[in-house]
Amino acid sequence: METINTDICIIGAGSGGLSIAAGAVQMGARVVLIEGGEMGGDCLNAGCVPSKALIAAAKHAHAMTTGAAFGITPSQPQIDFAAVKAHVARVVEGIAPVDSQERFEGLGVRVIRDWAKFTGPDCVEAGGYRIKARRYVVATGSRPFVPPIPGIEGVPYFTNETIFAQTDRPDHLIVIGGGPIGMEMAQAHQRLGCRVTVIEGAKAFGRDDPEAAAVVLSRMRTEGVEVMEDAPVVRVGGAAGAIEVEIKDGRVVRGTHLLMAVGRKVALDKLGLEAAGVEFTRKGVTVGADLRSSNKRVYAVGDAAGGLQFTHVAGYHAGVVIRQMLFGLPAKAGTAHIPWATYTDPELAQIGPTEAEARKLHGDALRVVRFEFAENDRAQTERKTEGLIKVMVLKGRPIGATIAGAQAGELIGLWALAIANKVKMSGVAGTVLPYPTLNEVSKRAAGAYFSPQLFDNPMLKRVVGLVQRFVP
Ligand SMILES: Cc1cc2nc3c(=O)[nH]c(=O)nc-3n(C[C@H](O)[C@H](O)[C@H](O)COP(=O)(O)OP(=O)(O)OC[C@H]3O[C@@H](n4cnc5c(N)ncnc54)[C@H](O)[C@@H]3O)c2cc1C
Ligand SMILES: NC(=O)c1ccc[n+]([C@@H]2O[C@H](COP(=O)([O-])OP(=O)(O)OC[C@H]3O[C@@H](n4cnc5c(N)ncnc54)[C@H](O)[C@@H]3O)[C@@H](O)[C@H]2O)c1
Repeated sequence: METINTDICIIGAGSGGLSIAAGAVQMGARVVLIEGGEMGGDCLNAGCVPSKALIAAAKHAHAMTTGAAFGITPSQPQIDFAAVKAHVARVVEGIAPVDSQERFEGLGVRVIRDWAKFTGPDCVEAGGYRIKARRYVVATGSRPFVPPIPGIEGVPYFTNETIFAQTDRPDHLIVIGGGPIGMEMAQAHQRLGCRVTVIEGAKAFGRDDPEAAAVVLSRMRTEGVEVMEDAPVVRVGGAAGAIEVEIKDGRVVRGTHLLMAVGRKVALDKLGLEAAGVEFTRKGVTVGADLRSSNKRVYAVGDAAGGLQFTHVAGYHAGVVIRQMLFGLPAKAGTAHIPWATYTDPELAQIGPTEAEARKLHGDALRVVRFEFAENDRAQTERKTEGLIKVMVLKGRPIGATIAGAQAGELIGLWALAIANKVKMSGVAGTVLPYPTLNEVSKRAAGAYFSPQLFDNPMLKRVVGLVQRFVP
């Protein structure tokens, strides 16, 4: 077996692994990148990219049915489901060259296409090679978790790995799980002409602020998505085209197709982590804030590191690891400044603690300011008035923000900048934004922080009155 000696060996060519490989090789390190599946990982092939492309198609269909308020006669869209899926595949193909083996080899990375396995604390084997590296990175991501619900083994079901290849329109899609995957897919399929029932064991959008989640839930229900909450599934039965899902309280939901969206499991099986002396749990590789494992040669990033599971987090981890591996500088990954968004319509976005979490942490020291989309002029012109922003403020600085509304995923960027750079509320309130933009909801929320001091302040009123007597 040939031995490759290298500086950095990365296992997994998804969002995290690719970012480290591109950065490290271009800064002069020797890099081996090992990928057992598709280059680009989950985000490109079965996650963010295909889901957002499907959502975009669904938005077009929805717009055709909702023009009446603008004076545009609604029309029933003719949806060619196979053509929609072809659009999704073309979008993936369009981005794929950026993540491709050819591009990375062009940058100087040695790419091995095989499933990798540690055979010792400083040795990985893949593709008939033994790779000896100064540092290793586990960037193996996660896979759909399918719990052992009685009957599941006898019933056909989709996961995020298979649903984008389905070219026939499901008549009635049952989605088990009301997290981001389930809810994004549910609304997109409803808008593309399917009947959809979501069955959620606890609360839909359970990790988000309940008031913000209610805005999105209300819209989805109005559009016709049936969302059943507090409805744990206890049994699945039936056959292709006639699926039966039984809920704990005895109700049975019948549909034609089933999507399992009940969470993820990290992809650490058969990786030989025991041989490498790398500790791990069901949640992921056990790492410190520096993303280093119990074997100091081995780092873990992205979904495999067991924290927030987002592409931008994997990219952020890449920077933290590169700083340490390439320059020997200390670096730590935090979470307080990490935003996330769910791309339903309206969108749902969060950074930092929710209102309830922040109140628990900071009690009376916390102030929460809010502003409604209905009071924003651009939201009025677009007829996108559902939603709100809430900002959690401690000693004049924002520590969290929640947005439910049109383009919430874009709007949260301002708060990500503010929180990451410790900008005060006065900095946000004093920023001049173009009118009319949705982003003015953020400025108005920041303004609301100062309104009591400015507008309900008798002392200030007296001072202004006095000054008026003397100002020429
Ligand atoms: C439907 C869906 C929608 C999503 N939408 C969003 C979104 O809109 N925004 C967002 O930020 N996040 C989204 N995510 C989450 C996002 O896709 C992940 O957080 C991200 O892909 C994690 O990147 P990663 O590098 O950790 O892992 P991955 O992208 O999963 O890459 C890991 C790679 O490692 C490979 N691998 C695994 N084991 C081995 C091994 N032993 N040897 C060699 N290779 C191996 C895998 O084949 C894979 O290619 C979504 C996820 C899903 C499922
Ligand atoms: N827009 C985005 O950024 C985006 C989109 C999709 C996914 N993701 C990432 O992928 C991760 C996984 O998403 P997900 O939606 O699969 O998982 P999730 O863990 O967020 O949600 C799964 C849901 O399934 C429910 N559930 C579990 N068992 C059940 C049962 N027996 N019956 C009924 N309901 C049950 C849970 O209560 C939970 O609400 C997300 O946390 C996120 O990190 C991100």
